[in-house]
Amino acid sequence: MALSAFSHAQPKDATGVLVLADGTCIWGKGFGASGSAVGEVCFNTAMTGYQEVMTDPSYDSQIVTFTFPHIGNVGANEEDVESRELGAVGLVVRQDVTRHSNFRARDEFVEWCVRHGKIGLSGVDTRALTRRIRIRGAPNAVIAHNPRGQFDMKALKKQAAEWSGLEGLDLVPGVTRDAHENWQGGYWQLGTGFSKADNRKPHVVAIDYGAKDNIFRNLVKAGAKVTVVPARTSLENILAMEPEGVFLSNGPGDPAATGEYAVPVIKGLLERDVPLFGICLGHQMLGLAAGAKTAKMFQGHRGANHPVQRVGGGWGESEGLVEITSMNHGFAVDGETLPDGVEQTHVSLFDGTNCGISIKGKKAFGVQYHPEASPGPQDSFYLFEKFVGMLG
Ligand SMILES: NC(=O)CC[C@H](N)C(=O)O
Repeated sequence: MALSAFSHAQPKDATGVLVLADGTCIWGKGFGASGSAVGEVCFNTAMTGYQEVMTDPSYDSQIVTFTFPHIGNVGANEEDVESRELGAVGLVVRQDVTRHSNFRARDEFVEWCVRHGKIGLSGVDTRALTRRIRIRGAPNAVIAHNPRGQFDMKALKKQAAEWSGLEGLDLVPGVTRDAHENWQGGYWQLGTGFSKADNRKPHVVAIDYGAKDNIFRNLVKAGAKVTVVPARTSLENILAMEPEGVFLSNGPGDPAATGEYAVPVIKGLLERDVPLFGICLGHQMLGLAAGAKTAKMFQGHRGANHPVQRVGGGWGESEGLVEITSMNHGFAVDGETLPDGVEQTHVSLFDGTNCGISIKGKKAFGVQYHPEASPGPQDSFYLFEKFVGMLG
């Protein structure tokens, strides 16, 4: 099928469609799971990591447009997932999904999408869609796939137009785990796979707001014993575990909506001088707990090469240094609203958005990016070492 135009008329061989809230229809070839799903359409510019993106719970209620065309080339396996069943609800790609050519592949990506309920749409002019999102912001939409090419367009348009959108939405209850877990997995290495976490010290309690598994592996790699707890665990229960530090995970949705129950706990931890490290949603809610405000961005950051500069927080000689980071966020801590006790430590070099804070006089800091996934040469693993190093 030719690259789709953004049109209302269904091409005769179309088996998939993305219906935007304003009624625009982007036709293509459906793949993966059949059915439909509603979400916000974003784009991700990373050249690797499609399986990680699709299983990152922070992408809940999002439909990811991949700007990189070769999706599927490393296949799929059971090791490169960030969660078992969660993540983005759908994906939009330009080319038909490539057959795999990688020694670690256990499955074709299309088959994996079928098994994991991910709805795909290929044959889309992803450049045009990305440009539209850049200029007009991320639209709400429904992605639909029917191998027989039959769609109830009226119903799909209605669903897209009526969805409330991500702002004000607390998505954490649907993605957090239900029970405590003594985290066992260490770092992955070629030949040996995941290492086993021994009973290390210090003890970190990690609050799961929709965490990616690799963050916990990195805490283990940095030397911590990790206990993961559900998002609504009370302050008393967290303190009863006698943590030397508490980690605040990434997660989906609006931090202001999630903060209603999470922020009082984080405030309590701050008051008791428990060391804290927050990533993404965790960072945003640490900001809220410290008195800053968060806001939805017109243009989110999603990709694996976002330059972030160290601007404060006592970096010494490395102040000014730029880290190349992985990111996935559509909300941010508003750098203009930081109260006196909060220092800005990192900013995006794309648009000046706040990307890191540290609470003065406390062992508490957060970053907006994914240090566990940031590529070299200046990778960001040092943040896990910094956190674990300040405990005990
Ligand atoms: N990666 C994340 O944790 C994302 C945080 C938040 N849901 C946002 O979109 O900004």
